[in-house]
Amino acid sequence: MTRAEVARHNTRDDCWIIVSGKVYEITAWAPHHPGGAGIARIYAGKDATAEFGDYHSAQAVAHMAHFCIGELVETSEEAKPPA
Ligand code: HEM
Repeated sequence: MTRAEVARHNTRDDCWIIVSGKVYEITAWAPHHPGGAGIARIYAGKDATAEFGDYHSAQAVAHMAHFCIGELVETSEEAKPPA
């Protein structure tokens, strides 16, 4: 999946996030997030790698594996600055 594809899942009812090159579908679980339900609103469709790394335990990382739906593919098209 590409960043553009993930970016389409950017609502509370359809929420994907990217952390460290992997894509997570957290729609159903986001309201139960110990760090707050707000993550769905703030990070839906986005890359939260930097923020995620600041807070989480090994246990949180293990839990997260349940939500992984695929790997991010970086395309050269998206790496280019917008025309
Ligand atoms: C699938 C993704 C995520 C999972 C499975 C997850 C899981 C967890 C868990 C289990 C905790 C409790 C503390 C711990 O065990 O480390 C936690 C805390 C926290 N999470 Fe997440 N998290 C996810 C994504 C995010 C994202 C994207 C952010 C964005 C900033 C975030 C921000 C926080 C914060 C701020 C806390 C600390 C809350 C506190 O100490 O009161 N989390 N998360």
